[in-house]
Amino acid sequence: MPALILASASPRRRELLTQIGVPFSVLSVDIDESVLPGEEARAYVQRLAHAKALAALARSEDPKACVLGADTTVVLDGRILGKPADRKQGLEMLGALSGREHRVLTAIALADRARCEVRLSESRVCFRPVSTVEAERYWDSGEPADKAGGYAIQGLGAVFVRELQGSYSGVVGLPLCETAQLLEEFGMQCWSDTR
Ligand SMILES: Cc1cn([C@H]2C[C@H](O)[C@@H](COP(=O)(O)OP(=O)(O)OP(=O)(O)O)O2)c(=O)[nH]c1=O
Repeated sequence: MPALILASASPRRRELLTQIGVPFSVLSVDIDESVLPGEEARAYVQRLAHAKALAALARSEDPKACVLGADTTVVLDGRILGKPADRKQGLEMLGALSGREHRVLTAIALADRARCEVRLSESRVCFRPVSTVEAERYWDSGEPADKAGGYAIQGLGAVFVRELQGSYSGVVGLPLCETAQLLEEFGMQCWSDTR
């Protein structure tokens, strides 16, 4: 079986990949996450997942390495909401998401020396109205700062989520159904080593 490397600094992604019982190591990479002029959200997350996987593959010395990269973004009215830069932006994001439906896109890319395959998971999340006071209290919890769209469905932010259509693990940062399928395509089986 090829050695799987997760190209991510995200503890959420580590936990999710651990959940499906595949052995892996971690090699985080720092890439430029700027949106290109006129770039559409789906193209953006797929490009970044691809870039993360290839950057880690280039750093790995294992010729048989298989690298998994992922990127998550929140999309509201076609607008890409990444991680909030500061409190002001975090509160603006929550205000914009309040009482409305948005999309969460997570792209995954799996690459070895011969090929790179990308998959996209798209979910719809509906927020109940969030008051300014609640948004401020939520920001002060520290949770939103490093999350796309400024919230975490797996944390305190769950109280805002009225409805989810799609992949819960995808919203958290790593869509496990698509990930497992892609791993199988590359000859890796989930939970094969856990019995
Ligand atoms: C919407 C949402 C996002 N997020 C997180 C997932 C991602 O970690 C983060 C989006 O940022 P990303 O740039 O996708 O990932 P990252 O910088 O955290 O990690 P790396 O690039 O090293 O893999 O937002 C949640 O944890 N919960 C949520 O509900």
